[in-house]
Amino acid sequence: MAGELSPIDRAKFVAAKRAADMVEDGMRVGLGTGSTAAWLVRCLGEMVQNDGLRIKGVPTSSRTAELAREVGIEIQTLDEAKWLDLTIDGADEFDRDLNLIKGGGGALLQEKIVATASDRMVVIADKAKEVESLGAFPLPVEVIPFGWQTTQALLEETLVAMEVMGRKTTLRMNGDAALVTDEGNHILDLHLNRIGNVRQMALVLNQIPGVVENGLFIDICDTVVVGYGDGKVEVRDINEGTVETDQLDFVETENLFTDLND
Ligand SMILES: O=C(CO)[C@H](O)[C@H](O)COP(=O)(O)O
Repeated sequence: MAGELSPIDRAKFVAAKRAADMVEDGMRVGLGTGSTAAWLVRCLGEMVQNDGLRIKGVPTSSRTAELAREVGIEIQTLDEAKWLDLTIDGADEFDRDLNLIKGGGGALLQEKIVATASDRMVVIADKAKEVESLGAFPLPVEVIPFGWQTTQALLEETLVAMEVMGRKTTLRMNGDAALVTDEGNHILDLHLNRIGNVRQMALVLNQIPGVVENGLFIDICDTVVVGYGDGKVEVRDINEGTVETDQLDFVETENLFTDLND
């Protein structure tokens, strides 16, 4: 079975596995969206089933809610939980200040609300997501469907005024139709190449009528667990830098991965 696990899957999995160990009995946990977060949900499900872990999970998308139910995690809405101990989620890019681009999976709005309502946000990511400067990954912006083309034109004008390198924006599609998020909105992807002043960009984008939220997570993430293809994990903390480097047992990890994958 060992040959079936690609380095990128192993990197995502070991990051998720290490972050799952940060979850304590009785916690209210925000559950992220995406392929890395799906591994986290499976790991937590295994801990609930086999180790008696009791948690309440607040999913950040309908996809995650479905998976959480499937693996036996008790779920709550954010309004039921009100405040969370911890949110664990993936990211599309992270920089040295642990600022992020998120929304590649189309769930940025709920992800940002849930992460902001948590004592701590932990991001799980493979090493390839680490960048010097945010922006090579297209920045997702969630917009309401009403007048979305006008919102797109305003966004493009704003990018010209801000003198960013890339100014192309594209409507995210789902097959032949515009993608519709869990909140009934569309997503415009901004192909910026490099963002520069990420704080300013995050604030300015949200001033445009029709924009609901953007995928820049600034000063929200506390910790990133970085997974490597050889099973190594690094835990980086916003205040203390790299606080841990560990090598997850290869065979044990591989076995658990294939068990969870069944
Ligand atoms: O922001 C997200 C979803 O909206 C995801 O966390 C992000 O796209 C990373 O996904 P993956 O773990 O599949 O690489």
